[in-house]
Amino acid sequence: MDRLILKKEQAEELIRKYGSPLYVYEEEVLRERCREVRTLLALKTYHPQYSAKANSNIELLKIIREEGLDVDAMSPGEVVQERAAGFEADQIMYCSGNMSEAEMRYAHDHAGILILDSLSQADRYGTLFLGSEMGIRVNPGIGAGHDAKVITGGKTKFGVLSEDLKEISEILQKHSLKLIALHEHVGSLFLDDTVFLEAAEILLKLAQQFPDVRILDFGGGLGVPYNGEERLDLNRLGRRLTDLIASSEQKSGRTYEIRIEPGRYIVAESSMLLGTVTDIKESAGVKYLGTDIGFNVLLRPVLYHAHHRIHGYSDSEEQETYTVCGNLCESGDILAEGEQLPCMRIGDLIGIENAGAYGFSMSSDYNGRLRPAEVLLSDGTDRLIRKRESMEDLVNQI
Ligand SMILES: Cc1ncc(COP(=O)(O)O)c(C=O)c1O
Ligand SMILES: N[C@@H](CCCC[NH3+])C(=O)O
Repeated sequence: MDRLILKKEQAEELIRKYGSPLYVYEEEVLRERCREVRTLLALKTYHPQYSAKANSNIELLKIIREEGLDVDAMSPGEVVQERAAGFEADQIMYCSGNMSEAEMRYAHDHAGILILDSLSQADRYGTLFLGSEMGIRVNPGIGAGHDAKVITGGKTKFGVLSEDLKEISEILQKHSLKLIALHEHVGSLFLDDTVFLEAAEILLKLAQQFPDVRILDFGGGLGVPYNGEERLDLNRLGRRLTDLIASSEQKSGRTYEIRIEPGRYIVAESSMLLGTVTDIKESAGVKYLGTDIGFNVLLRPVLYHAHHRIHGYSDSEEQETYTVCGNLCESGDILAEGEQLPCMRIGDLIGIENAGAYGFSMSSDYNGRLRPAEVLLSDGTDRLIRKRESMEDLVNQI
């Protein structure tokens, strides 16, 4: 199964049972994506990890762990979720930015290797943990991604540019730190691997300047098609990356533990988000399909103008063009404009494809709208993997 597509009867049954809106995940798709990433490189030293920022539901994390992937973490909160899913500290690579001293201490005590995002962080880390091993996030100067907001290489707040990395030697010496890992991440969602591979080459070259480096992490960003684009060619990516690594290792006589950290690729396609049509109206020539999916439930369309395919679960044979919107107090609360759907009635359901990555994980209770529930489908059975937020949750402030 390429991605989860629910049939009308299935969607209606799930909404009857669990309420609306609802994130629904399919275990088979999730496991399949994990296996693809697990076998991307045929190197003994290959060590893929899942980037839990895409979705940190603990039941999904357990499946990902069973499939043999490690994880990265971006905050103490993610470490707690990952530990709850059974990951050991040394299976968690901690990679964040703008860390406070307290956060560094937390990561040092509860996670595996820590990737520092600036020279100043490396200096403070050295003061706290003299003689430790650590990694640095390199900004390769080039980036890729589906929107400027998620391109992280180049002129962005992330990492240390190669030319500035020279200064690290003094910091390493001052605190007897051992730089064992170089990390990079060009950005999120590429379907063409050119920039990712160019950046990998940059990191492989850079590593030669640092004799203690034994881990190279090329980051995530592996994309999935949202609107019928051609799939990322994983076999080609695997082959080309393997060639780059082999040629660098041959030249330098050094071997590295190789890591990547995809998030979206693993979870996006395993999920559909279901919602309900709550109103329909025409205003100034526009037909608005009002739903209970505000941007507190799915933020990506509003934040990045991202388009997710929408299914209208209707019995009508007729088509209509809608602006599909949510129930929040902002004019920008729009899921899609000019969307061709079968004629919908109030109470009909809609289903949004590829909702598994950066869907629930970016949700909120803005306007007092509750975060949705999450359900997992496994071998034809369904089970709740996160209960819907409640009114009690909204008022329990202290
Ligand atoms: C440092 C880092 N690693 C990994 C990821 C995962 O990216 P993606 O979900 O596109 O694979 C991100 C998010 O863009 C990130 O910031
Ligand atoms: N949240 C982004 C991608 C990840 C950004 C994290 N570096 C999206 O939905 O596309």
